[in-house]
Amino acid sequence: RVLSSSSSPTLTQEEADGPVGKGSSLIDVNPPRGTRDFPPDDMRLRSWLFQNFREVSRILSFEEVDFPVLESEALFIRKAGEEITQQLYNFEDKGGRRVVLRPEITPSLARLVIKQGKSASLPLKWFTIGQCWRYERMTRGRRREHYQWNMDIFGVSKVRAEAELIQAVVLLFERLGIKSSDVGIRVSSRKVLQAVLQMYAIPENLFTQVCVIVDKLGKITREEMEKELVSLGVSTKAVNGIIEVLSLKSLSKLEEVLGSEGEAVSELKKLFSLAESYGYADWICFDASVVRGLAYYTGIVFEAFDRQGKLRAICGGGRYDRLLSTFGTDDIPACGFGFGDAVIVELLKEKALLPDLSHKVDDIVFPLDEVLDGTASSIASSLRKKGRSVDLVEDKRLKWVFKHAERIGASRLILVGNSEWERGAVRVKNLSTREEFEVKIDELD
Ligand SMILES: CC(=O)Nc1cnc2ccccc2c1
Repeated sequence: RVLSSSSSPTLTQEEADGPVGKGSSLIDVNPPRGTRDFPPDDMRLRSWLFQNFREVSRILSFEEVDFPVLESEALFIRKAGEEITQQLYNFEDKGGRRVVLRPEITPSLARLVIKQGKSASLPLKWFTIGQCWRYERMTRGRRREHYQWNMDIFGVSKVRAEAELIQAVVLLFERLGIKSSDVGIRVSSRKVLQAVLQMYAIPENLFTQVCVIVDKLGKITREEMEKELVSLGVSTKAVNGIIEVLSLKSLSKLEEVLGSEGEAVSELKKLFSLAESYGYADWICFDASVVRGLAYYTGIVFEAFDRQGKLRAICGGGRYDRLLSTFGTDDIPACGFGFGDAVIVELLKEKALLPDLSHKVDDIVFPLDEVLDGTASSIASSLRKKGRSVDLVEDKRLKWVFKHAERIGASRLILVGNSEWERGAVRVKNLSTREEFEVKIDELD
């Protein structure tokens, strides 16, 4: 509730200013536009989701890395017209440096790989979970931050790497109770588009910009797309050819158009055959319209989608073999994906798969008489030293303590009373079985 300091006709100035002494006007207690707080309930859900991200990363034998949320702006300056670079949360710091709140994680990963140079023995399999930012005019009221789980492999040029990443995504979905009937993973390759551009003799240097435009397929009209491509110098004939090939959803049809010799077809066929061996073939489908909107992808690209088509992409990724050379060093083959914390939660809600994550505590320790507050403290600390979570309560009526035990999901209530303590014991109430018994203090575990 934010008290307006502006005076209003019906209120006196004093009333309008609100209570004096309690802070004459309350600051805005909401977080900055487009950002979220995580109160306990929301934080428990986020921690549960992130714990699953971490478990899958461990199972795939990836190592955790981390980076500053603040990065040099130079890392994200790209000329391909991507939305992500048009919404940089950028500013000049007090040292006159151009910096950003990072909009994505991949460039930081590449920076660290370069920094580590020869000391990073390839292949590298790294993961991180981090907050990413965008500065969007709040016209659309969309969020300006989200958390992303990123998994990336450096130093593997064969599609084995993409197959590993897709298994990670599938394992995550399965852990959350999502089935291949709920979610699919569209797979394609930018080499498909590259081959089509060659067929129409479109100069190589337009490739990245064409990809960024074509990624908008389904978000902008065909006329708008045609206009943007023609303004790049792509002929109408070529535009039609591009759209025709990108609407293919069968790998054999693609093979009819492109032939079997090119890398586009051979890599995709290899990936689909590996998918059978991994046992996740029913999760993936070829869909030539998948190009993803990031400029640096060069090969296989993929994105997970809800088969009901209600939500935006759940996660996405692909191969980016030429990113390091844009930072001025030798290329290292790489591929990875980003998995945001927002759409997946919407999907879990849709599928009624959100877990019950209430606060849980092992014991409440409560002295029935304030002279026992020291005793209660020593009982609480010996239980805590054994690793039990203990809520030490005092100055409350017993009635309140029982309600509180309910609220925080305590398993046991340990009442420290004078008569029991004289016998070196306490009263223990098991809050799930309602049983109550007296326990010698040195037998309390
Ligand atoms: C659904 C959602 O929160 N999307 C989102 C929110 N914040 C971002 C911030 C940076 C880049 C992408 C972002 C994407």
